[in-house]
Amino acid sequence: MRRKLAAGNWKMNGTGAALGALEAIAAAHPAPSVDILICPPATLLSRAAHALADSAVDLGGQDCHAETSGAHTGDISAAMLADAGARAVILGHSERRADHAETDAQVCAKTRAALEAGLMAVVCIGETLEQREAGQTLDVVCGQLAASLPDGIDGARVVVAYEPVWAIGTGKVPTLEQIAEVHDALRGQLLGRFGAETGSAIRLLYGGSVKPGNAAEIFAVSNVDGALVGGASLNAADFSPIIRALEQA
Ligand SMILES: O=C[C@H](O)COP(=O)(O)O
Repeated sequence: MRRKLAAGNWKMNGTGAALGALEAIAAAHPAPSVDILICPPATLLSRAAHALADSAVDLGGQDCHAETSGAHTGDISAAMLADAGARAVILGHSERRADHAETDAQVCAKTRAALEAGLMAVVCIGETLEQREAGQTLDVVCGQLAASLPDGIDGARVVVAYEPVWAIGTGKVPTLEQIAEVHDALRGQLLGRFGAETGSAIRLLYGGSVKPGNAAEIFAVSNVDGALVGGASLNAADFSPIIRALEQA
């Protein structure tokens, strides 16, 4: 049985003053029945880990380098994230694929590095609006999934986040049928490639304009094991109701 996961991606938001929001989220959920993961900027990880040491909230990074160390100015290795207190890392987010031209092969290498460092990998995939309108959604996301995940993975430490690019930060959300179509296809592909045990252990998150007002209906969709939340994860007033909706799903 997959444990549900409410994950927050703070993107490039938050300085030390934002630690209060993290503490408020943790305080509101002392014993959650779902997993809670928040991925603040890397600059906050150590302080956040200290502040949330006794809480049920796990911390994650938003990217890592595929190498363990070396001459890669500005980059952060998976082991460094773990050392700073991260338990997970988001990889292949569409903003990194767009802003840094990250390819599926690079995401795959990063995923391998994250798993080797003991982190949980949250691997993001999703189609653009043009691809959806051209009827290419399943081809695109299944292709990204195939090329972004390495072989031989531990399904319990891999999460896949389906995030339609056109739904991120826009207030637009696919229909529940569209979400179900993609998630069912992803589950089928995971089962086919990795077998029943691993393929059914990998959690599938939906991401893209998840808010308190739409979370419950999204969490009722087949093969949706939680959400990767951007803007609404930045404060307890928005993220707590989403966590509670997931607990009740
Ligand atoms: O990683 C999170 C997603 O990009 C969703 O962001 P959003 O909830 O602000 O639309």
